[in-house]
Amino acid sequence: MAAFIDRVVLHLSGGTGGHGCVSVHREKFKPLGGPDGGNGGDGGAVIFRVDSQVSTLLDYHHVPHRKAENGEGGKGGNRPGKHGESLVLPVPEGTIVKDRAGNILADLIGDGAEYVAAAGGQGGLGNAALASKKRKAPGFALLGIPGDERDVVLELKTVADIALVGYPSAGKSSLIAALSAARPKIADYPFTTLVPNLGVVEAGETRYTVADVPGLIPGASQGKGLGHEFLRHVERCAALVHVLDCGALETDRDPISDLDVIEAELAQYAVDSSFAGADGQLVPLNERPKLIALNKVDLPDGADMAEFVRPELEKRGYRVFEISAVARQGLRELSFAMAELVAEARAKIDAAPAVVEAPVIKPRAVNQRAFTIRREERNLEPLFRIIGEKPVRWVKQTDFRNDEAVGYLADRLAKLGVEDELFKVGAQPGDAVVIGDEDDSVVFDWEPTMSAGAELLGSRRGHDVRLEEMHRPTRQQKREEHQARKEAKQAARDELEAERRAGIWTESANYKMPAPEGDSDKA
Ligand SMILES: Nc1nc2c(ncn2[C@@H]2O[C@H](COP(=O)(O)OP(=O)(O)OP(=O)(O)O)[C@@H](O)[C@H]2O)c(=O)[nH]1
Ligand SMILES: [Mg+2]
Repeated sequence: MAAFIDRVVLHLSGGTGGHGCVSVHREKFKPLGGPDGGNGGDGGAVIFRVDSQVSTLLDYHHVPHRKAENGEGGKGGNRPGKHGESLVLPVPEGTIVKDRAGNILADLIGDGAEYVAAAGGQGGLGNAALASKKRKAPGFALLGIPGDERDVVLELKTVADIALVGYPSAGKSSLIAALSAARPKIADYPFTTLVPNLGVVEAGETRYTVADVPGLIPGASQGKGLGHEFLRHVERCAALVHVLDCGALETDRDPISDLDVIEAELAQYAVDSSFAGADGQLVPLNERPKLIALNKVDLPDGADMAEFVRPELEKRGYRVFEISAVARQGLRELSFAMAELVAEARAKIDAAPAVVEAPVIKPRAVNQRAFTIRREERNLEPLFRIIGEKPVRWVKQTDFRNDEAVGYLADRLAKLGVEDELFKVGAQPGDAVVIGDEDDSVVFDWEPTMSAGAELLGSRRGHDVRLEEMHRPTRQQKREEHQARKEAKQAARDELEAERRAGIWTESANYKMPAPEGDSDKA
């Protein structure tokens, strides 16, 4: 019994990260106060969260595109941009999240269970954060990167094949007790049942589940009685059996008017929750397959009443069964008719042959290897494709209109060992190098001096001309500069070592330092 009663395809996007800011501190008498551009805020994530107040995926049929808030850009004066709010999408218990290929990403069980379906993009660093001894006043900042774009499929399992619906005390709990091994509470006062009871019934070859739900009264669709509670449970059952009380003592009640009341509530609920269900297979409540059980025919008045109303009900197109839950009359015929109803309903809701295993939440793989290089061919020319989480992210963070930013990218790639690895796999100067797997990936004409890209770009980066001394550097200054370079290198080495220790790196080839003094700061 893994038939899905509702299915919707959603298009999700995490918020884009805010751009880092380029700014230089200004103050009277202190014209060169240093970089003070703040970092951009991270984009918000799109998160599914189980909410016991929610029972359907209807909202998602209405609005299938969902995007979390973007991060704000950084500002001057070292003010960071605000992070984008995450978008929390409430889903019913038992929602299964799949990718388009049908792989299960998460099986959401338990109130409050969460799954991050689309992560937000990282905010870009501002120029203050990018400053270092070697790059005192960066004239660039990193761009915020777009959040994950992801299509997911949400599927909602049925709670039972058939729901027993009817007025309080009509005998729904008595019936499920008579049909199955379920032993619900039975009593002669209304609203005995407060939470649904489930039972498994076997009729010949067919096995199906039945839900005994709380009683329904007029106004339930507006929330009267246990109204919405009741309808929420029915919503997740594929077919219905009306249990009509033929022994009701109230003078204003009879099986036909009871049926009218309940049908009206079901129809009203269907209207209130109508949707454009092109994608989903959710059948409105009042259109689900159903049949009628006239209960309590063991009572003399009950048998008379059943006989009296049967023709009218049949005229309306229902299959009608006279039963007694207490005296166990007519149960066999009813259970076989219910099996046929289940077969009909299962066909209607497109019984997906999905077998759902234990709850799984699959986190995405983190960066097992810094990068790999793939040799390909394009127009008979060799092309080297660099695949790796970091290089791809770094490209997205780069403002290609800014030479300094491009130089910074080249430095980062060299530091990661991309340069060395390209040599190893036989790349020649002038070969095309592509970073990333997408069609719109950036293509470089590779120059082995890429790590010293500043020369190619014609300017020394990391250098604010306003800070430049007018005279030639003294020996003392040269010594200081040399010391600063040494420190910067050591810092970079430490950073790499720390990352390697943290287990982010596995390939020993990939954390080689760039060639000594191949450094961009070398004038
Ligand atoms: N005589 C007779 N009494 C029945 C029959 N079925 C149920 N009853 C009685 O009707 C009363 C209500 O039965 P329940 O099974 O609790 O009714 P329900 O529809 O589950 O009621 P709620 O949970 O309050 O909605 C109990 O006193 C039962 O013993 C029947 O076939 N014949
Ligand atoms: Mg009951």
